Amino acid sequence: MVRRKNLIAANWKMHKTVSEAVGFVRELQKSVGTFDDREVLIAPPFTALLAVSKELSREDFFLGGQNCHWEEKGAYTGEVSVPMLKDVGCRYVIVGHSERRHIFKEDDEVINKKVRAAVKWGLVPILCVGEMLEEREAGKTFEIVSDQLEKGLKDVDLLDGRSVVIAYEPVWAIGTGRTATPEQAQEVHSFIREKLSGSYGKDIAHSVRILYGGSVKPSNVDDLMKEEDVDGLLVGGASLEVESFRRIIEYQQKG
Ligand SMILES: O=C(CO)COP(=O)(O)O
Repeated sequence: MVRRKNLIAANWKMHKTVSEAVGFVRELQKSVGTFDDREVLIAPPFTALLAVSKELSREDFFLGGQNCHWEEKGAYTGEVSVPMLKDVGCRYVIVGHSERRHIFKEDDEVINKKVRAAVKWGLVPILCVGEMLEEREAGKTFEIVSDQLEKGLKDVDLLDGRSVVIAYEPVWAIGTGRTATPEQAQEVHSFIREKLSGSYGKDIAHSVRILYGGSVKPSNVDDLMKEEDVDGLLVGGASLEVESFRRIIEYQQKG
């Protein structure tokens, strides 16, 4: 069984120029303490990937793409492939973010192709799942999450549990300031782990990291990270300022 290392990820979405991104990473690497139980991921826009990659000097800091195409290359105007992301130094790629699902109409089939492409060419996909507010209110959270998980991971080899990361991002908590309570996050995270356990066995399920995303801030990070099955965070807005992201990375340890 592989011991899980927590992952604190910055999803910058469509923010930061190259110089802003480089300046941020330079300052962050200097100001954040080193912890042997956690890793940091920066997912800048494509335009800043190479520059950020060159700036990253710490062994506990990693680079990720925010999206990818499922083919290796070809006539796909505007798209970027997994091998291209690897080429600039990425280790991770975010797949199936709710903004991709809703604004860009990505369905589970496309998301699954991206997850499989990432694993095939050696990136770790961060598969995002999560229910909308109406679905939560209708008592359908588990059903939705279960369905997205099953379809997103179809025919994916989880190896020892380190080849994928799952991010639970309730849509109603993204960019709204309304965070899931630690109990709500834990309830869904443990459901996800149970489900993985049923499909892949206990050891693998125990090794998969399950991140929480949705209005994570310095003020709620410690309580979220105390939960048993919360193995890290996917942070949007609060990852755009060095000081708030530093505080989030330096969350208080469990126990
Ligand atoms: O979508 C998110 C991370 O992927 C969450 O965004 P916010 O942290 O801005 O709510």
